[in-house]
Amino acid sequence: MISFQRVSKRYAEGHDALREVSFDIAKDDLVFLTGHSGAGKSTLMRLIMLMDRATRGKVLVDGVDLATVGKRGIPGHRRNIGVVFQNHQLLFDRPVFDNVALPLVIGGYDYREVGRRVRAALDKVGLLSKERAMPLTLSGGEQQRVGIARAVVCRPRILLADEPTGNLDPELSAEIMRLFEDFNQVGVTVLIASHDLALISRLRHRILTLKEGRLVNGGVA
Ligand SMILES: Nc1ncnc2c1ncn2[C@@H]1O[C@H](COP(=O)(O)OP(=O)(O)OP(=O)(O)O)[C@@H](O)[C@H]1O
Repeated sequence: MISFQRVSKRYAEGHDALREVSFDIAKDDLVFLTGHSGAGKSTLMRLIMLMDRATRGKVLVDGVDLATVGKRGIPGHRRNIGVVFQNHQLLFDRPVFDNVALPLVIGGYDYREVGRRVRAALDKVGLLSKERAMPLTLSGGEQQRVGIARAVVCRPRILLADEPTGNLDPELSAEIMRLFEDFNQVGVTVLIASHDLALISRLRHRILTLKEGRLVNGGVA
């Protein structure tokens, strides 16, 4: 589903954020991405989302070489990818429902379909009773689940999460990871960047480790 073939990324001022990175993630995989701060985790995810382009090498998503996707193809590409951030990036002046509905409203869905899909997504993350709540009245773990509901509301085939448990205690972090496992069970490809080695090594999924832009573990030999 996601394939990196000797991918390098050099930023304009000459810093090599990724060096010759190669790996394959299959459709039914849940994979963790780890490494020190600045190792290149966010850069790798940005390339998958086409927020940035590789300097060398090939990135393929669902068989499509992203170098062949032009500017106009980017929104269509991103519709297949749900993204979860550490700091949720919620709209704090809007209730939970509106936050989750946002991608559908932007996508031009009619209001009945929006309602149906938002409730289905909130149900999956266990927040159906909170649709009218304001984000600030929710706990950190609940806010993160709103972020996950928003990421899955368009039914993406790929879910990317950048430090999704960064602000949460161990118990809530484990709960959030279980949610990602649930989505993976129903066929969503999941890639999670995390510093939390203690947590991710317990979960027995493949771990890709970056060190100074190089993949040092979990990739292709
Ligand atoms: N837009 C940019 N322009 C120039 N350099 C960048 C840019 N984005 C990231 N970098 C650099 O590339 C390297 C990799 O950054 P990246 O954010 O991918 O690391 P990371 O592993 O996600 O780190 P963290 O865990 O701290 O988020 C860092 O040295 C960073 O300073």
